[in-house]
Amino acid sequence: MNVSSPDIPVVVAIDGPAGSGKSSVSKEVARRMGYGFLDTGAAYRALAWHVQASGVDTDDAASVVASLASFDYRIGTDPAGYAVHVGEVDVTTAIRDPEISAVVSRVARVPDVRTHLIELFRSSMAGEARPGIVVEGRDITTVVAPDAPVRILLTASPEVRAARRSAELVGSSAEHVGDAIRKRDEADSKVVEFMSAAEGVTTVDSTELDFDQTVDAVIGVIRNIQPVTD
Ligand SMILES: Nc1ncnc2c1ncn2[C@@H]1O[C@H](COP(=O)(O)OP(=O)(O)OP(=O)(O)O)[C@@H](O)[C@H]1O
Ligand SMILES: Nc1ccn([C@@H]2O[C@H](COP(=O)(O)O)[C@@H](O)[C@H]2O)c(=O)n1
Repeated sequence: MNVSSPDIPVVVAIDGPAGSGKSSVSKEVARRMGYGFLDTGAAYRALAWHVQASGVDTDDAASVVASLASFDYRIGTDPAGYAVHVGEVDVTTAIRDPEISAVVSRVARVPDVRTHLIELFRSSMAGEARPGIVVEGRDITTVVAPDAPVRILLTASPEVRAARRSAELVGSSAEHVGDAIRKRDEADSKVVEFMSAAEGVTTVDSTELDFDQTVDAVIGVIRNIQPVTD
């Protein structure tokens, strides 16, 4: 049993820069703990996809905001059944395309977009039926869920992040990927702070850790703050 109220899911908030392992580590932590998993970056990516698919310029903030009216976004919180839909289209793979990564910061910097999506995130968190939910992004520890009992900044060195990401992408050098990651972090940092831990946020640096060690480190932080009592 968890020490917090059984009716309110425990929120584990995880932020970090691009490629720091937020999605993969959070999903595995959620799976092992029997918690839900919410990837908030997927919403910004799906909106960027929707904006482009609608023929709207991602730099045109007013048109991006207008396109929220037709943004029929769905994502579940089952870590074993991760899928992202816009209307009837399964965009799970399409939103990971480097072309979307290159433009997503343009829609994410629009204040009305953030307000709209943060409402969606909070409603998903409140509706979670499992005993907890791992929510990952850039502003979860500071804006979306600043009162979460567990708040973690997941980091790794820029070189390690670039190497891990380029290993996933066929035909992309670590140098090219590193450059794209750096540009995205630079753009995103103008809107939200995620390069250093806010007060009360625990840093987990995975630079010297493999995937399982990182998952264990995150679960260790959760257990330390939310001890299992039976
Ligand atoms: N500690 C680790 N050791 C080795 N590989 C890792 C580790 N953590 C994550 N990875 C790998 O690094 C890659 C990037 O991880 P992931 O996509 O989860 O990062 P992210 O922070 O969600 O990225 P983005 O912000 O770009 O969406 C994946 O291939 C993942 O399996
Ligand atoms: N809480 C968040 C999460 C994401 N973003 C923006 O979305 C982009 C994609 O996020 P990934 O986690 O999938 O890399 C990210 O580059 C940000 O522009 C955000 O603003 N806030």
